[in-house]
Amino acid sequence: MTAKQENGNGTTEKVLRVGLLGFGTVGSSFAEVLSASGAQDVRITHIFNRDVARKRSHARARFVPAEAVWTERVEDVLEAADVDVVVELMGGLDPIEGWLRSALNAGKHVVTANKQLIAYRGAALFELVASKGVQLLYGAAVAGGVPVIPGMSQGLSGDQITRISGIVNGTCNFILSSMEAGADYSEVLKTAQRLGYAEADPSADVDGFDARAKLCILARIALRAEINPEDVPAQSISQISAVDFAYAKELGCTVRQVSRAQIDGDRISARVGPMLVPKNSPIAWSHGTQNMVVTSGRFGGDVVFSGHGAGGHPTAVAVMSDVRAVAEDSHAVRLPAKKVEVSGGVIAPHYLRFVVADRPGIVAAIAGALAKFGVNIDSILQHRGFGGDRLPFVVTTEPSNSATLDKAIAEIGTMDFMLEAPLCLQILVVDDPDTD
Ligand SMILES: NC(=O)C1=CN([C@@H]2O[C@H](COP(=O)(O)OP(=O)(O)OC[C@H]3O[C@@H](n4cnc5c(N)ncnc54)[C@H](OP(=O)(O)O)[C@@H]3O)[C@@H](O)[C@H]2O)C=CC1
Ligand SMILES: N[C@@H](CC=O)C(=O)O
Repeated sequence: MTAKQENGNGTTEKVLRVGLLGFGTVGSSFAEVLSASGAQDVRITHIFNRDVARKRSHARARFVPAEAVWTERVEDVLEAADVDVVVELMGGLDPIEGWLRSALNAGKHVVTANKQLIAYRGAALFELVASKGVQLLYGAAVAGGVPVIPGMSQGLSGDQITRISGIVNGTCNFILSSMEAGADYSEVLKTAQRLGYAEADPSADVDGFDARAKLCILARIALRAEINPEDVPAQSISQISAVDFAYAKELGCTVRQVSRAQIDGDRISARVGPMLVPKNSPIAWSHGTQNMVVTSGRFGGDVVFSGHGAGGHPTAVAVMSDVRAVAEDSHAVRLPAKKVEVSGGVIAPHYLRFVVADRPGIVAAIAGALAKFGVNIDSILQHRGFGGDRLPFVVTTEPSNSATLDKAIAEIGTMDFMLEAPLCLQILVVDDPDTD
C-alpha cells in the first residue's frame, strides 16, 4: 500500500501517505507535530475540509507540504490511490462512519480521535477491519495526549482489570478546577471553547456524554465489556455552583467529573458525573485539562495514567503515535469483549444540596423522606450568612444505594419549599474497593 521513495543513499524507503479529514484544532496541530518530527516516511498528500480557502489561510497551513491537495470533496481523499491512511479529525457519527467504511473497504488504514464513533460503532467497525486486514487506531479518542489506550491494550493486557475510574474530560476538569479557584462557570466554559478543549457542541462535555463514550471505550479494552453508552447514567456538571465547592471544602473534598466502571461477572456498574472527591485522592489533584485514569488489576494492583487530556497539541501527539504505528506496521494486542448489562446504581455516601425558601420543619421533612427510603443521614451543614428567601444547605448520607436515593430525591424535589432541583453527588471514598 505504501509508496517507495529514493532517500538519497541510492536505496528506497517506504512512505505512508496521509489523507487528513478535518483541519481544525487537532487536524492542524497534527500537521504541525508531523512537520516538527521531520519524519521522511510519513507525508500528508490530501486534506479535506469545508471552506478550504479559509483553512489554507490558517497559521498552521504552513506545516502542510506545498504539493498536498486541499479539497472540499471527501471522495478526493477516500478514492485517492495515493492515500494509504485516512486520519479522521472531524468528529460525529454520520456521515463519518460511512466515509471511514469506504476507506477501510478500499484497503486504507484509519486513524481517528472520534470517541463517539468508536464507543457507538466500534464493535462493527472492528469486524470490518479484521476482514480487510487493515488497521483502525484511535489512541487519541480517550484522554487526549495520555497513552491510556495503548497502555491498557498492550501494557495491561496481561492483567485482569476489575475497575477503572478517573477524569477523562479535560473541559469539565478545566471548568471545575477553575471554579474551585473562584471562576464563574459560564466564563470558564467560554475560555475552554476558545482554547479548543470543548467539543463542537459543548453540552457533550458538560452533560457527560463525551466522558461516557470514553468510559465505554475503556471498558471494552480494560474490562473486556461491550456496553451501550446510552445505558450509562451521565449527570451534568452544570448544576454545580460556588456554594458546592464551599461545602465540599468543609467536608475535606473538592468536586470533579468522575467516570467509573467496575465489573462483577456479567454485570458492570458504571456512572459519569460530578462527584465529591477527597482532597487526599490523586483525582482531586488534577487541574486544568489534566486527565487521570486509575485502573485496578487483580494481579498488578493500581496503575495511574495522567497528563493533558484535551487541546490540539497533546491530542495530535496521540494521533501521530498511531500514524507511526501504521507506518511501522506495528499491531496492538486486541482481546475480545463480551456484552454485559450496565447498572448505574452504586452503594456510596452521597452529598445532597438543597436550596429552599426557609421556614420551620424543612430539615424534618427531608429527614422523614430519606428515612422512608432507608437512607441514613451522616451530617447536616448550613453556612451562616444566606438570606432565608434562598437558603442553600447540605445533607450528607451514610453509604446508600444511589438508585434508592434517586427515588427519595425525586420525592423531596416536589416539596413546596424547594426552590431548585436538589443536587445529589456521590462522595468518592478513597481505598474502598466498593465505592472508589
Ligand atoms: N480538541 C480536543 O482537545 C480533542 C478533540 N478530540 C476529537 O478530535 C476530533 C476533532 O476535534 P477538534 O479538532 O477539536 O474539532 P474542530 O471543530 O476544531 O475541527 C473539526 C474540523 O472538521 C471540519 N468539519 C467538521 N464537519 C465537517 C463537515 N461536515 N464537512 C467538512 N468539514 C467539516 C471543521 O470545519 P470548520 O472549521 O468549518 O467547522 C474543522 O476544521 C473530534 O472527534 C474530537 O472529539 C479528541 C481529543 C481531544
Ligand atoms: N472535549 C474533550 C476533548 C478531548 O477528548 C475534552 O474536553 O476532554
